[in-house]
Amino acid sequence: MPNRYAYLGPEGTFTEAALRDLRPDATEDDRVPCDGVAAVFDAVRSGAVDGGVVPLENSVEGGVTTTIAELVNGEPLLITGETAVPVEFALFARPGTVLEDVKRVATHPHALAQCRGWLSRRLPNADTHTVSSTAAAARAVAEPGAAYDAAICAVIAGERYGLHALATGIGDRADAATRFIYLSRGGALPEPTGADLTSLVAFITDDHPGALIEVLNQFAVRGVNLTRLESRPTGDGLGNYCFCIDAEGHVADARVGEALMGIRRVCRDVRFLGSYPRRSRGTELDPPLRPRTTTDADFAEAERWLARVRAGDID
Ligand SMILES: O=C(O)C(=O)Cc1ccccc1
Repeated sequence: MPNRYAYLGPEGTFTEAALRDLRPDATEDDRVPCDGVAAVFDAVRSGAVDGGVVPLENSVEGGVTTTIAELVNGEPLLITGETAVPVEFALFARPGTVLEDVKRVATHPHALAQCRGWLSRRLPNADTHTVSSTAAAARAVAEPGAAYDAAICAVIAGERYGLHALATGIGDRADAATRFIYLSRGGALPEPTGADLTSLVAFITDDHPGALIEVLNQFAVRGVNLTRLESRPTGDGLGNYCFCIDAEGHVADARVGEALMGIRRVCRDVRFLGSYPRRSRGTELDPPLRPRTTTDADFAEAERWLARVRAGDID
């Protein structure tokens, strides 16, 4: 049976573009649109699909709350891939609608946040409504008796639902990009490629001075670069946070594995989210900035040295 992949639907979302990028051989039948981010996680967990794609963070808006909440608190899944997609927003309406007619605009919360400047200049009196995705907004606008006059979505979504463009390139930042992750059930990790990322959630032990520094130090002293650090409430009352961390490297790399062991010792709990090939930014195989003393060979040599010291070998 062919593999099937869930994604934040319906057809025409940026998430679908990310899935096409991550699984270029998948056919339309292999792609399973879901109604929300939580539904993608559930489809992967239940085994209804082999994997799923959800948005994780945007270069302008930051983290996607529902995705992070599922990763932190939901039944565990592994991240086994990632990619980044440029996001360009357009305003689409039913044929015959002109800009002056637009009173109600629907879109995804992240798209709304990234088009606020354009909306306040060109549609200052329009009401805005958030829905589960940009393509869901386009589909809703196309429905008979639609509750909305226009959708902010990708050009491909507007065209897919038979709408026409009132404006294109309406995002406040032309270079906006969103990072998407590929989710799998537990099992084998992807092989190290030399240009990988490792994601985890650190739950600190009690609230005490330096608690976060203790975590960050585990990476710093082993020469592991971090690419994302985000604090999230644990849900257990005000003031309790966990830290979502992306680090360069694979858990199979000595320096990353040792950093994770260090974190395991200084934290109340650690949730390992995965090690996977890095595709969202530079994928150079031998990062030039990695200090020479943190290669796997350096760690192995240090381990041999410690064994000799422990054995009383002082030569
Ligand atoms: O709604 C979509 O099309 C998505 O894939 C989520 C999203 C929304 C806005 C920016 C990037 C991703």
